[in-house]
Amino acid sequence: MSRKEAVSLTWFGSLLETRCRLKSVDHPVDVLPAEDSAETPGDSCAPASSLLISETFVSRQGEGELTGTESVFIRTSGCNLRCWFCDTPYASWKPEGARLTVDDLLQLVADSGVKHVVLTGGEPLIAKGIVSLIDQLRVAGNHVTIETAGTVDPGVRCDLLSLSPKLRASTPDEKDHPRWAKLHAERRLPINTMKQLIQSAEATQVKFVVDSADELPEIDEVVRQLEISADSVYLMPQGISVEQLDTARPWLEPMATLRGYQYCDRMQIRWYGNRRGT
Ligand SMILES: C[S@@+](CC[C@H](N)C(=O)[O-])C[C@H]1O[C@@H](n2cnc3c(N)ncnc32)[C@H](O)[C@@H]1O
Ligand SMILES: Nc1nc2[nH]cc(C(=O)O)c2c(=O)[nH]1
Ligand code: SF4
Ligand SMILES: [Mg+2]
Repeated sequence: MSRKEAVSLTWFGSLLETRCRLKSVDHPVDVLPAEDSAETPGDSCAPASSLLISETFVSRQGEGELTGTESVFIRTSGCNLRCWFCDTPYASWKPEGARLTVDDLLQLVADSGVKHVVLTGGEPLIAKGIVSLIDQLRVAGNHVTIETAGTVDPGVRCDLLSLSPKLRASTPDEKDHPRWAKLHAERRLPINTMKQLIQSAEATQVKFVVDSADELPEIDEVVRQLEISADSVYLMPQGISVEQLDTARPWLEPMATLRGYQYCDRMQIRWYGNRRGT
C-alpha cells in the first residue's frame, strides 16, 4: 500500500471511529443490518448535508478509458436498482456505511493529494449533497468521474460520465425479490434522462455489463436510442474473478470489435482480486 493509500484509509478509519463514539450522543451511525427495502437508509434522521459512504480509497481506475489512472474513490451507499450481479452488495442490497459531510469528503480528497476523483456506489446520483460535492471538487481543480446507472439526473455536471445502463437480464429474480424486480424493471432505462446526463457531461463513456451474447441486440438498440458514437461504447464482462474475465474475453471481444465498440477489462480484479477498498 502506498503512503497516500495509507493516509486516506487511516483518515476514513479514524473518522468512522469518531462517528461510532458519537452515536450514543446525537449523531446516528449507519452501520446497518440488512434493509431489503432501503434505497438510502437513515436519510430521514441524517443531517441535510451528509452522505452515507460505504468506503473511500485510493486505487487505480480499473475500467474504461482512464484505466490505470490513480484516483480517489468515494463509494456512496444506497441504490434505486438491485442488479442480481451487483459486485458491491454492501452499497446496494444491504447498504452500510457512515455519514460524512460534503466538507469531510472535500478534506479527504485534498489530503490524498490525488486529483482524479471517482464517485461511485451504490448509486451516487441519488445521494443527497452529491451535486454540491461534485461542483466543489471541480472548483478545487479535481477531475471528477461519475460511475452511474444513469436512472436519475439531479442536475449534475462532471468531467467524465461513466454510464452503465442496465439491461433486461440484470433484473433480480422475480420469485425471490418481487418488489425489487418490479422497481428495477420500471427504473432501469429512462433514455431521456440518460441523454440529459450525457449532454451535461464534458465526456461520456457507456459501459455495458455483458453476461451472455444474447444481450447484444438489446445493447445495439440502447446505443441507437442514446445516439452515441460506437467508439464511446465499452462491453465489460459480468464477473468478479479472473477466471470469469478470461472465459468471457474470447467471445465478447470480437463482438465488440465487429461493432466498433471497445472491449473493457476489469483490471482491478486482475491487480487486487475482488476486494473491498481496491
Ligand atoms: C457497483 S456499480 C456502482 C455505480 C452504478 N450503480 C452503476 O451500476 O453504474 C460500478 C460499476 O460496476 C459494474 N458492475 C457491478 N457489478 C458487476 C459485475 N458483477 N460484473 C461486471 N461489472 C459489474 C457496474 O455496471 C458499474 O459499471
Ligand atoms: N480500481 C477500481 N476501479 C473501478 N472502476 C469503477 C469502479 C466502481 O466500483 O465503480 C472501480 C473500483 O471499485 N475499483
Ligand atoms: S445499479 Fe450499480 S450499485 Fe445498483 S445494484 Fe446495479 S450494479 Fe449495483
Ligand atoms: Mg467496482
